[in-house]
Parts: sequence; structure tokens; C-alpha cells
Amino acid sequence: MSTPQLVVHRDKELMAEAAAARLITKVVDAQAARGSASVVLTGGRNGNGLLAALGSAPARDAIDWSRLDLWWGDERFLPEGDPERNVTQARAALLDRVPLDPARVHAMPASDGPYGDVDAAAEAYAAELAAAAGPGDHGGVPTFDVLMLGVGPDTHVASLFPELPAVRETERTVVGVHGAPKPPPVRVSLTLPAIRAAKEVWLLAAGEDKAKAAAIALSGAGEVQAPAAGAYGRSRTLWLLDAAAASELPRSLYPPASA
Ligand SMILES: O=C1O[C@H](COP(=O)(O)O)[C@@H](O)[C@H](O)[C@H]1O
Repeated sequence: MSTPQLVVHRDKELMAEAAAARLITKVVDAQAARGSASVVLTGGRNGNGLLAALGSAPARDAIDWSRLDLWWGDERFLPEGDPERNVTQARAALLDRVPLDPARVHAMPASDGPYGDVDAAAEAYAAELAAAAGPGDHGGVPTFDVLMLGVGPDTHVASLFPELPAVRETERTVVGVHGAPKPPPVRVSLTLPAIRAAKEVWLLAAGEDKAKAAAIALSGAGEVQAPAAGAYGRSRTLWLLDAAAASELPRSLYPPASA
């Protein structure tokens, strides 16, 4: 487990631009070292903001887009192309405008796909992850260089909501989620064990409505009550916040440079 590090930016636009710049560096370094990079995308406003900023970043084409594997932390279980699907939003924000290898874009299954229900869809995604994992990888998933998570106002990350069974999962890497309090109620999500297999986990929180969630998750809450508290990476856990989302953090947590 890595101790969370915090970076607080002036506002959500700057946070998205800085996170995009940080992601470019990570991906370029991983591609230089291993030939490819693997990134897990998040849905939500902050995740899509980061993708849009990445699209406008001057250095965006330092990334070799054809050698980038993209996975998702969660998905709303809706028909292909539904505007509420995380992959649809990611395509609109950036993915349709960069030369990705379609075989490396690992979208989670849609509700009108080949799987009968969300649990079968989750199993299929777990199998896809397991097939991509090599002998040196951890926990039945490939090595994710960076796994990003938008933090919900209720402290949810991916589709792991407080107190629901999915956040208690200790064996499976992907689960079907039923009864999510945020629509739509049926979703597919990576579990905490899969998230914790990532090298780096970045939690994105911008906006006043994230302030309580950040304060709770970073103040020692349990992961069942505050799923964001259970999201950490093997070598790094980074909270990327804007000033509004950081406004309720205990002073002791506030990064020295921002104090
Ligand atoms: O529903 C979801 O919400 C969270 C957070 O979204 P936000 O709009 O409040 O930032 C997101 O992380 C998750 O991927 C998504 O499915």
C-alpha cells in the first residue's frame, strides 16, 4: 500500500491540464521502457475533463497512440453508443480523434452485447483482463501503469458505492453492480483488489461537491463506508484536487506548498 500524496491545483481546468501533462509523461516513459503502456480510464466529469485537456495538450502526440492499452475502471451497463456510457463519453472527449489501435481499446461490455446479464458481462471482462496478464503481473490483471478514478460526492470510485456488496469483494477482479444509488443502477466495475494491482492510482476530485468526500476518504474512513479510502496503487497513490475539492481537508493533510 502506498500512502496518498496530494496535489492541489487552483481550479478544475488547471487540474485537468496538469493531470493530462502528467499522464503524457507517464505513458511516454512506459513506452520507452517497455514498448507499450497501459492506462485505466475513469468516467465522470473529472475523467472526461482530463481527456479533453489531453486532446488539447501540445505534447499529446509524444504518445505513441498505437502502443497504448486502454481499460476502464467501470461502466454503466447500457446499450452500445448510449450517451451515458463512459466509453461513449471518452470517445467524444478524445478517443475518436487519436490513432489508437482498436484491438487495444478494451471497453467494458454493453447491455445489448453478447452477454445475457451484467454478471456474465463482468465475468467476460475479468477473463479479458486475465488473458492480457503475464506471469509477472499481479492479481489476474495486466500491469496498469496508471489507473484513474473520479471520486464521487458520496466517496464512490469506479462503481464501488458505499456499503454495496461490490466494495466488499476480495476475490474477483470485476463484478456486476446492482442497485447503484447513482443512475443507472446496473453497472460493471473493477474491484478494490484489481485497482490495487495498478502501479499508480490517481484519484481525481474537482469541485465543491467533492470536498466532503475527499475529507472523509483521506481522514481514515473505512473502505466499505468510503470506497475512495481503499483505492491505492502499488507504488503510488496520488490525489489530484482543485482548491474547491480540497477546501474541507484537515489542515494536517494539506500539502505544504499549498498551505
Ligand atoms: O458514475 C460515475 O461517477 C464517478 C464520478 O463522476 P463525477 O461526474 O462525479 O466526477 C466516476 O468516477 C465513475 O467512473 C462513473 O461511472
